[in-house]
Amino acid sequence: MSLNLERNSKWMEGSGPQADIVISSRIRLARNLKGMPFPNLMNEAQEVKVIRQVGQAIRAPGVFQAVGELRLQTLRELSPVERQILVEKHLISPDLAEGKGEKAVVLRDDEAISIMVNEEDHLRLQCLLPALMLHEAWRLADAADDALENELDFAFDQERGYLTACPTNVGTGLRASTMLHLPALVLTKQAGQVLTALTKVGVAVRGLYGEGTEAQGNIFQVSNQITLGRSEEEIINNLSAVTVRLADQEREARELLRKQNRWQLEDRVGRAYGILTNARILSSQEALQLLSDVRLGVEMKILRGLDQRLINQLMVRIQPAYLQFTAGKEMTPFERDVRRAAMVRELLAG
Ligand SMILES: Nc1ncnc2c1ncn2[C@@H]1O[C@H](COP(=O)(O)OP(=O)(O)OP(=O)(O)O)[C@@H](O)[C@H]1O
Repeated sequence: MSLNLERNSKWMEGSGPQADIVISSRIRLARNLKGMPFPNLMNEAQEVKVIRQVGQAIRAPGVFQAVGELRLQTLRELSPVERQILVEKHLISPDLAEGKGEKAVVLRDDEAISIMVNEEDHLRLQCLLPALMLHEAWRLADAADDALENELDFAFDQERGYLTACPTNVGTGLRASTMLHLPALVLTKQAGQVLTALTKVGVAVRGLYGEGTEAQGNIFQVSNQITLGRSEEEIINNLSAVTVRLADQEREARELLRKQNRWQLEDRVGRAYGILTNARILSSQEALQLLSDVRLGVEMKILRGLDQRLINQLMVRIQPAYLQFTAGKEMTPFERDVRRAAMVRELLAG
């Protein structure tokens, strides 16, 4: 398969419901093959067998009819930088990229569907769309899942539902998640309280790259904790409602800032834009924070002539692996900081 790592993923489009706050929506289904140990207990031959079976299944005509062409790429054939780009584009988890053993990823051309093979479960089927489109992502995931289930024998128990490596995923095996930009809640110091309250009602709050990662650039991922005892529709409706409520709270905080701290707000946005368009050295941490301020300016119509699509693209392009890949060589952190600044200047000017 020829991977086009520089392609923009579907989720980066920056348009759709609640796109002023919700960056992307993800549905993932955990599935395992019957009669095969879970990935943490598999030997190499079994890992290869799972990859081969998935590779065959995605070529079935029924799968093509349901969701279009899917292609499989083994991670062994990718360099560490190429794997890392898949993480930076949110197509695979850091665990899959760094994990030992035989692993693979299946991608659709627009990268709205990706399947991690031999991560925590044999298959982690993910659909990633822009803005708040959990229902659309679910329809796509469901179609892919049904078509694959015609080709593969998934481990399923009448009472418990889909069987998964970690008991927290048993049942539907479904995690619905949204990635939100919440700078005003952070600036007004409400984020901690608002997000902690969510964890008490079964919503997990995670950082930019999922489990175990930190929120950077005021971006948070929220997802359902519970997968058992509720239907897929219930889980998705609940997470959609939580996301809309969070987006409303963020909008209220933005309006408060506009009313009470208008000049400070406009100054912050203007300074961020000024630095991004003039800096000669930029760390990824600083770039993400400044991009958050610029994004806020765009979303609040303080800055005109820029759009969220470009900011989403920049968020990926400033990452270390992506920078090195486009430079065609390995770089020291300082070289990356210089290249990052040049790339940001060029894209914002364009
Ligand atoms: N709404 C989203 N938009 C973009 N990327 C997302 C979104 N939700 C999750 N991701 C990405 O998916 C990957 C996995 O995330 P995470 O670890 O939270 O989920 P998971 O693997 O389904 O969870 P778990 O292993 O706990 O069951 C990460 O790279 C993360 O950035």
